[in-house]
Amino acid sequence: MSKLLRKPNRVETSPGVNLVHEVTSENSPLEYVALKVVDLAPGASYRENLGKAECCIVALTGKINVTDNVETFENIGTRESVFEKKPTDSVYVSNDRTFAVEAVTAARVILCYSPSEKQLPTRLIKAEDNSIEQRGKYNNKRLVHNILADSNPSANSLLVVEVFTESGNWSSYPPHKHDQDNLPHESFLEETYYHEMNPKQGFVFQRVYTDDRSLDETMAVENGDVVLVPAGYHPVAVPDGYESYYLNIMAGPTRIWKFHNEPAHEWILER
Ligand SMILES: O=C[C@H](O)[C@@H](O)[C@H](O)CC(=O)O
Repeated sequence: MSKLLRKPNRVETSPGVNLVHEVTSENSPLEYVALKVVDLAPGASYRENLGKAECCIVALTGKINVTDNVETFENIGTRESVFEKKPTDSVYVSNDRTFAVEAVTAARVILCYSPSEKQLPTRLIKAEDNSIEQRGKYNNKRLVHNILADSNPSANSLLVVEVFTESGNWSSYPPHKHDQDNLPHESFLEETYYHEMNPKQGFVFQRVYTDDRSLDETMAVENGDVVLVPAGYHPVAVPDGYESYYLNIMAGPTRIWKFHNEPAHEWILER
């Protein structure tokens, strides 16, 4: 199995708190992006003290209360399934702060981390503040919810976006990359994909590859899997009959999303 593909590994870390994924610089090739996917039973709480990292707490499903012991946001979250395709609520917590997430209902959250030195205010990122895009045409149409885009100054290095791709379509396509710290032409952003499928037994194909093919991994990605993108192009293909969801976390030395399309496939955009 590719080293870039992470299967869910559910571990109960405290009563009602199950850690499903944990990606860190210690267990991955990533230095900027880290994540946790956590399932919370009603009434269960997850607490964390942040060092020099910022965190975007995304209420993937269910309702949660979030506090940093100064601000408290109650009953956040908008959906029971990501495939309701409506934006959800998130909370941004900056470096050197403590936060707690308490489940009001059964909930799944993704904790998105990246480096942060300059402490910023804790913020609720309301569902209605997500900017929504219908991106692509022909068979590369997808729906994009920008949760924490580079145009939102709330964070120091973190970018968070979720993408819905219908049956028979491609996304992150034509293939693009952002693995060179070469602005204004391209930014260097590591990336992770947290995937869900509808129906759940589905899979997508995702390829992660570099121009010189020193990295070239093609994976069958299933419901709940995480894919790491340390570098390279990273297109996703969705089989007929299934819907794909993924949430992307990106971070690097500069908080700008400036990608570079693979020249061989850029003609796709000219149709
Ligand atoms: O670089 C960003 C990620 O690859 C996705 O968010 C991608 O841009 C989504 C898409 O355009 O299909």
